Amino acid sequence: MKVDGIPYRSIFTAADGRTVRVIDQRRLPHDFVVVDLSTRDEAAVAIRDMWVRGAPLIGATAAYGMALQMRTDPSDAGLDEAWRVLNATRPTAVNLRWALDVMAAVLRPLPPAEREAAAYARAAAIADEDVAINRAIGEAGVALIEAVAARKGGGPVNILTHCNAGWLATVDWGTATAPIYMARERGVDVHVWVDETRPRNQGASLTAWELAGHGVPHTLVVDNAGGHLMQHGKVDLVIVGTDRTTARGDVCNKIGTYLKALAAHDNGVPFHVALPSPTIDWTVSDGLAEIPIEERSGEEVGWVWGRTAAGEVTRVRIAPEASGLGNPAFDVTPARLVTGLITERGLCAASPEGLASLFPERAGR
Ligand SMILES: CSC[C@H]1O[C@H](OP(=O)(O)O)[C@H](O)[C@@H]1O
Repeated sequence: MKVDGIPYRSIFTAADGRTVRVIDQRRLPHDFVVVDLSTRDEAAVAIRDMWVRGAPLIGATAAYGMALQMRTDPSDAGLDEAWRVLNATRPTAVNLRWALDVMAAVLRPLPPAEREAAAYARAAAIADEDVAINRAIGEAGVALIEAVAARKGGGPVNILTHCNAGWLATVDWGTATAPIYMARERGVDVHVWVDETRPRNQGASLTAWELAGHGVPHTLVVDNAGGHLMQHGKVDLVIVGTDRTTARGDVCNKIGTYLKALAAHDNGVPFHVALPSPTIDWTVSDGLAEIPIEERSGEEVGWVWGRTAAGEVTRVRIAPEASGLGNPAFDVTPARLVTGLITERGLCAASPEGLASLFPERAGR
């Protein structure tokens, strides 16, 4: 996407073709800062500490982290160590393991001397594939938005989204935002309700920033407003992303997504999940029982970051020192609450049959 008119991806290589460059998303929306990752461990820290975040971008960063490893130690031991270190950064987004497995499958059969070049080539391909997948998700999902616009016969299509499943969560386009960007580019009147998404406020600091930069009308709301908006007919569609979706269509996504799905179900609002196929975990079925939910530091709950009136970006404590702080980072929305999945191969039901209809080569393996 463009930032001040300049095209960007969220991750790319520098002119040397080896240094990896990422947008430090902790600094947004106040400062746009691109940082260099020069080692495997720097890539690992960037994922763990959420300089980069979002399932597809986590996968792409891990792939480049493996390539950075191959620069310094392309041995089998080095490959195994990189897989272990990078896979340990965050537990929930399945794209991380998927990308590392893709890289290992390419690299392991090669002699060490050939691994660096092959690693960068495959990491670049993962990034390019992500962009193509998300563009296709946009093309599949925009039809949903256009259908609502036609039915309404006027006024904006009001879409609620949670967290950031935008171009910053992927290499480009985003998943949940791809249909929105495409609708905007096709002249469809859209408006987005942006959940701030506590505790790290990916909605307030990332989605709102993205949409503003792309000229998409939007309104930032607190996480707890979504149900009220739906009760009053102010939401036509909910579109969210996912970090891991099971073979039967259970959707793991940022904490609070399940509550939006409940409100949508109660109010008859379609609840759609933008789902790139690398985010499908074909090895699990019961999301509640089988998906590991990341528990992040309570510091993220007890403190908030912002910019003071004097312009200083700092954090302030919002909870008593004596309070316990809990921070589960994701929840699981059962397939029964999901109206449909938007994939790069089209729309399908959140069911084994739905996924098998689009991905017959994967289902049931
Ligand atoms: C397109 S995946 C985006 C997904 O990732 C976010 O989690 P995090 O910011 O902690 O990496 C959130 O669940 C988004 O829906």
